[in-house]
Amino acid sequence: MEDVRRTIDWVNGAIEIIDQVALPGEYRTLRLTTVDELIDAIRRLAVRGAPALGGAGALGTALAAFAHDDPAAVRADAERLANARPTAVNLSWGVSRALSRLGDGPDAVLAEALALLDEDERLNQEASARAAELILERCPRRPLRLLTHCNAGRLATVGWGTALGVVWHLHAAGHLEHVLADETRPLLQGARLTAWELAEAGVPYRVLPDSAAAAAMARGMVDCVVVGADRIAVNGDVANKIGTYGLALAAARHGLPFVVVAPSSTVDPELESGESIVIEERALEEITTISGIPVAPPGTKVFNPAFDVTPAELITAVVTEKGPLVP
Ligand SMILES: CSC[C@@H](O)[C@@H](O)C(=O)COP(=O)(O)O
Repeated sequence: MEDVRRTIDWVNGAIEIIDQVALPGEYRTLRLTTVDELIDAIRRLAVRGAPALGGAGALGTALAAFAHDDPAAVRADAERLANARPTAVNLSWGVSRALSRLGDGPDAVLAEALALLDEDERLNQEASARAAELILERCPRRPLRLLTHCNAGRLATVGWGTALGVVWHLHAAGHLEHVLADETRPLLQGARLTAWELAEAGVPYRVLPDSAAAAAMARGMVDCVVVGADRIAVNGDVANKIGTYGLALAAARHGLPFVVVAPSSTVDPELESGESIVIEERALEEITTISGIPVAPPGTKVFNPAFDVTPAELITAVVTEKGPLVP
């Protein structure tokens, strides 16, 4: 790897992130010194992925705690931060966890945020090791061919990754043939970020258009689908990047295991089913233009949800650091 630093961290009194908008063209970090800068970075997806957003929520709350003497002002900043994007539960979870130490002063808020960052890496390693074990049990073929969607790698977490964490474990054990990475329209987290991570790690991969995933399964090119999650309901329904539901339908049609890997902070204990998950809708320009060039007539209306919900019945297992929940 070119650099083993965390996706998001606290460096000399400010937040540093790997700028995910610049990848794969340029590897650079951004230094964020205010909650407004952090909210902007979250909305532009310069920092993204549910577990990384948990880190952002916690560190952003620490920034607010150092910026204001008045606890009400810290809480107001924390609320704006928690609402910067609606779907990944980790963001508001990270904010609440750091805010729970506000009474003990800004240093305590920061200490809680830093503990959350350490835990994130460790729990992702554990969850993905458990998922790798389950996949080895369920899939007889060796070496394995995995298909993944969006980016659930180290860039989507503080460190290590969830679905790509499984890839790191299987690759290290010599059980992996290659990864098929959906490009993940419209913002190409698969082509830009997953492919970049796989290339850095020396894992063989191919990128395919999302629309080719079902055809790859039909041709016998896939042993298992493995993805991350943005919010998991108590009944096992999973919100993840748009296109995940279609992949699960195709996997079911072809009798392939469909495995979701996430730290338990992605489970929303207050959510009985996926029906009430708020799905972020994003700007129409993400669909009507490519790199600023129009690809649809002026005035075109769009449907651009960033996530969908996969019902539990289509999921083989949701695996957290605590083990698989088989719905
Ligand atoms: C380990 S990350 C899992 C999910 O957060 C990931 O698959 C995803 O959907 C991210 O969406 P994004 O819009 O890029 O933040």
